[in-house]
Amino acid sequence: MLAQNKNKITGETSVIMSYDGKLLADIIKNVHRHLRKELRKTGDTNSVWTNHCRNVALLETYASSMHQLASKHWEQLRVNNPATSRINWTWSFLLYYFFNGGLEIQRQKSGSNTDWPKLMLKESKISVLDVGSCYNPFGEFEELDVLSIDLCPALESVYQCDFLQVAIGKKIAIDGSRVTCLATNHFHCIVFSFLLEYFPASSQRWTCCEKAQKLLAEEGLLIIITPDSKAAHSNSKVMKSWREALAAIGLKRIKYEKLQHAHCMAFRKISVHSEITCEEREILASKMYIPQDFHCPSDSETEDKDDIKFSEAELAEGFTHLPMLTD
Ligand SMILES: C[S@@+](CC[C@H](N)C(=O)[O-])C[C@H]1O[C@@H](n2cnc3c(N)ncnc32)[C@H](O)[C@@H]1O
Repeated sequence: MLAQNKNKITGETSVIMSYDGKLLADIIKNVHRHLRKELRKTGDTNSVWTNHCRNVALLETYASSMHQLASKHWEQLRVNNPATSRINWTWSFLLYYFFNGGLEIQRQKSGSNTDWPKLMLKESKISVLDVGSCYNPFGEFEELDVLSIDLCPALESVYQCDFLQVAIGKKIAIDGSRVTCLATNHFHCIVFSFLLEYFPASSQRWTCCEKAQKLLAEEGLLIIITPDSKAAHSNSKVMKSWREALAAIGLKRIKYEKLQHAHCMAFRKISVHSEITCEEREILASKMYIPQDFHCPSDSETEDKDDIKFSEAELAEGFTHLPMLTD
């Protein structure tokens, strides 16, 4: 499946992805590309998204490709090198924050006299909403009580739900395999792992963040993981822009770490923010940009030609050379 290739000079091991792996990665890349192209063509975010959601065959192919890529090509590498894993990073930060003093440190740091309500953990589990879960990667952790949702789940343990469209109310509502309503101020943690880059428009990324803010319990965490194989500073403007936007709705960034192939961030819900105006919303939404928003279509067409080789770590958390932050 994976061919190892050791560089004689640097000693670094790289892996040449099998034809099978390359095909799976291409399927994922092409879906993202297609969405961006459609948006450029029409400029109509809603109709592009509606058409996309109707294309069930495409969504199912994406789901199964993503699942296979993760379980066949990345899993063994995550086990070999846990430090590169976005999944492990999220899990260990949640344990630190909720069980090992992180939350108390943040309360002290906030320096205010606010009497923060104590987060009550249900049966000592952290309630997590994993948005865009695909194959339920957090389901394995016993400390987490995970509700996994996806536009098109790859596994039965993941509920079908379009996070952009789902209603928000007082109680979670589930209809068979679909989540139809999510509850405000409910979750200790919401995870967007490799989710935001899927959307072709920054307004959609912003809608997700605003929804997360409403669904989180006070002092809860929004975890955002975004792929990037470059050095931390190379996309620091993007990360700063996201930080500023989220701070404006009471989501304060308390942790940032650059893993080899991803930016990992934790935002703490510090307040129930007041409503924002339409103008403010537009400005804040534009801050949720990603570099691909500004690429012209021809950039991504040339991208494929040189993406056959992957380093082992790249495959482990594998969106390097996929068109997320790199095309
Ligand atoms: C790149 S995969 C990431 C999977 C997983 N979170 C991970 O870290 O490996 C992005 C996932 O987001 C899902 N997704 C995209 N838009 C969504 C939406 N509006 N609501 C729920 N899930 C969505 C896709 O179906 C896809 O499974």
